[in-house]
Amino acid sequence: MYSTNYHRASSVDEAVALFGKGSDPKFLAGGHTLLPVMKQRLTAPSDVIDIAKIPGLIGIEASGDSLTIKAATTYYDILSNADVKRMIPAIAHLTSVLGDPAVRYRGTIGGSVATNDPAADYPAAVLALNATVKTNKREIPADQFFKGLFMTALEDNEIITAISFPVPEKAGYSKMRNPASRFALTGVFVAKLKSGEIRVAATGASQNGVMRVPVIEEALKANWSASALDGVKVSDDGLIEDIHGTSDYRANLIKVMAQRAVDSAG
Ligand SMILES: Cc1cc2nc3c(=O)[nH]c(=O)nc-3n(C[C@H](O)[C@H](O)[C@H](O)COP(=O)(O)OP(=O)(O)OC[C@H]3O[C@@H](n4cnc5c(N)ncnc54)[C@H](O)[C@@H]3O)c2cc1C
Repeated sequence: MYSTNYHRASSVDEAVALFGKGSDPKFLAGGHTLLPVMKQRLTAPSDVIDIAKIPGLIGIEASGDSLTIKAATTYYDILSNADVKRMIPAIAHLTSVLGDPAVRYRGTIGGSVATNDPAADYPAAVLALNATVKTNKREIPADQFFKGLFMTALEDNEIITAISFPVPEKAGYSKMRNPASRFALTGVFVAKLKSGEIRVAATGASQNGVMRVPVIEEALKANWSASALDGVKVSDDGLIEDIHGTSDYRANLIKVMAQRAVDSAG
């Protein structure tokens, strides 16, 4: 039997101070990963510090060529935001196919990115769009943030405060979802940045979590079209093999999802 102390923080500074006092503390946002994990007794924090209502962590700011989504903004609020739909419609679409209504009402972008579940949707958008993860300590480029299964560059007592996305020239997302959990069996986010760089990220496919797909990037660089990927073969090396699908199946899904994502991006 164990007990956990609950604290609600009203600012990032207060959250950091409360975290510093706990023996094995955890931040709590939407609770859609942390609470199931606690219920399964896979973690038993001494303290949970609720950051979901901190005003400075909620909201979406559009400025020039970037869209900044604060960390405790829920999926529902992202999905309902006119700037998101106008500036990066692929993020609105990604959010619309994430989980179910209960997950979308409570889950937050910061919680998703901090968790870095290997089948989560947002890490693919963050990596493909070359977004910047902002924390109470620093700014971390996407390429340096995701470190492997459920692993990120976040340090102890470091809170994601916002994710800043550059507005791309084109972007699209397509996923084959697990019909029970809605997590990605494989999801692919394709982006053509305003610099001309093509970046493609796949989730749900690799044993190491979200990954770039250079063979698809190269083909799209030569010709941004779904048909340019017809003859492309994605290697199944390092891809997940489980009861839901073989690694070979996932390699094919990466190509097919990338083709659908390019079609949706226009
Ligand atoms: C039934 C179900 C279906 C789901 N389907 C999908 C799906 O299709 N696609 C998908 O991507 N996800 C899916 N999820 C996961 C969901 O997106 C979670 O909401 C998300 O993984 C965690 O976000 P949260 O706000 O709930 O975080 P919490 O559960 O509150 O926290 C998760 C972890 O992140 C840490 N954390 C939270 N916020 C921050 C922050 N700002 N800074 C630093 N650390 C932080 C916490 O300390 C904790 O360790 C599903 C979940 C459920 C229960």
